[in-house]
Amino acid sequence: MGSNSHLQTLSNPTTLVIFGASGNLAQIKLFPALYELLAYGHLPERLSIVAIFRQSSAALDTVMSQVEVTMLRQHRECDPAILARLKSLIRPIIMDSTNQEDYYRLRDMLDGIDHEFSVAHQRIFYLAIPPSIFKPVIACLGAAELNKEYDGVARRIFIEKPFGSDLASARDLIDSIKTHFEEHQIYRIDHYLAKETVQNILTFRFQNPLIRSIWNRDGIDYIHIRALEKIDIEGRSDFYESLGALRDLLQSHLLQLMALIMMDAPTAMESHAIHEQKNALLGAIKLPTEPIDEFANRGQYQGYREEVNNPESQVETYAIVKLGVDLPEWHGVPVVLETGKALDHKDTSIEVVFRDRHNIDSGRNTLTIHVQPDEGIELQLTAKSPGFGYETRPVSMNFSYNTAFEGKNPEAYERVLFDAIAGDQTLFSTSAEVLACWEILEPIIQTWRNHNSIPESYTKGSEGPVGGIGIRKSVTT
Ligand SMILES: NC(=O)C1=CN([C@@H]2O[C@H](COP(=O)(O)OP(=O)(O)OC[C@H]3O[C@@H](n4cnc5c(N)ncnc54)[C@H](OP(=O)(O)O)[C@@H]3O)[C@@H](O)[C@H]2O)C=CC1
Ligand SMILES: O=C1O[C@H](COP(=O)(O)O)[C@@H](O)[C@H](O)[C@H]1O
Repeated sequence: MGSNSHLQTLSNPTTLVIFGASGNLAQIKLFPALYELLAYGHLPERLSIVAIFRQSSAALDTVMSQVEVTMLRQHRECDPAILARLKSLIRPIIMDSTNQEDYYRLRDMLDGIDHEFSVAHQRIFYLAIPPSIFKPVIACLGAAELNKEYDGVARRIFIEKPFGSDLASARDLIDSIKTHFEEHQIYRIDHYLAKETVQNILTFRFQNPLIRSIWNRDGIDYIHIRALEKIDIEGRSDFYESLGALRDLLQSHLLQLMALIMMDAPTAMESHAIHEQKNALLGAIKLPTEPIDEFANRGQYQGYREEVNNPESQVETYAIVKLGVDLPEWHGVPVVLETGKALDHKDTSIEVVFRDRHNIDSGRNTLTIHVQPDEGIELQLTAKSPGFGYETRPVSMNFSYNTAFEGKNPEAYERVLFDAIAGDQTLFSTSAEVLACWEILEPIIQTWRNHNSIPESYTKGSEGPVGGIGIRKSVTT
């Protein structure tokens, strides 16, 4: 994690190949991120973006107008001149990503770009496509020798989550990628790791002596990590029907946050050392020994079945799991992971509730890392209310990114793409981490699958199913 690396301009001539350029991710995250990187001068001078479409090349115009709409909706500036510059870097190609023959056309196009600039470009293959076609796409890239690195010019493959849909399929995917790409070429994306507030977790924990001294079972009572969304599945029916909330978000993003919050200090703030400690922590996460219903719950918002046109759907749009860590420093500290769609508010945060070791029962001290929105860290303390009496009440001490730092925080996907070009694997998941995450949740996945468990229904815009609220409350008492 190089200091101020985000201020650099990358110089490697690069061709970024986006599979799934017409998809939701490309429109709402990737192209807006490229726009920002371009606007702030962080892209290499020699950059080409190859956008792969299944259908008409007119799709590029549609995507560009969608990017504009998305950015304006997010209250971000969208300068038509920069958008036009971005568009000028994009070369659309229509191909069937599962048809081998089409990859020879793609290869010719990429070679053509190298000839045009008289320099071999590093190539980044970004799979913004449904997980069901990861394997055939990777195999086709391999068969067309688009994986081969010559003269130290990089070939990298970027794979979106979810990486598999259970332990067996994740193993299978890892094995099939390994037959075509080497570990240094593989980047498994977990965009939560690239969020500024998440990157700060290790600094916050290990470079503040006060925090470091209380960050263990003696100081901490319980931890609640949540990614609550107001949005519903936004038309992503096929995608969501094949996964559900546990696999979409909890298996990846939330377990990664848990690892960062509880892992031991790395020997150095560099990729290998950080991954080593994260992996050790993930390996120590254990499910409680109680029946699964007592520590895991799932729900489905009302109207979901109509939306996905499947009256029988048992896919969850909400999931909550209580876990523990089998390490002496964390013994007895429950951790609740919770995520859901169509809830009453958006809140991605990590709440750390401190132990009242002296049983003075004067109110809780809670530290909340606000991942989004309103990025920052808040400490809840007890204070005396001003006046002649001795009443007390909870107050907050706040650190807000908006006021503490000048300039804008790079969005997660800006960081992902920046690191893609720079070739920095720190903020990506390793295969061991991915497998450890699936292994933790496998008993829940099996039970929900084998027992045909029906998700509890909840109203859109509510705080989730009653069973979930019960699990949340079980750690607070
Ligand atoms: N959307 C999001 O917020 C996030 C998504 N992701 C991940 O990104 C990936 C893509 O998600 P998302 O963009 O939402 O999905 P979409 O369904 O919106 O888009 C998928 C893209 O893949 C193309 N595609 C679909 N099926 C095929 C096929 N059989 N052969 C070739 N191309 C195909 C689509 O083309 P066409 O338009 O022609 O159908 C489209 O361009 C997933 O792995 C998802 O988990 C990760 C984080 C956030
Ligand atoms: O990975 C995913 O993340 C988004 C939420 O991302 P955020 O950065 O806005 O928190 C989620 O909506 C989507 O279902 C999931 O695939």
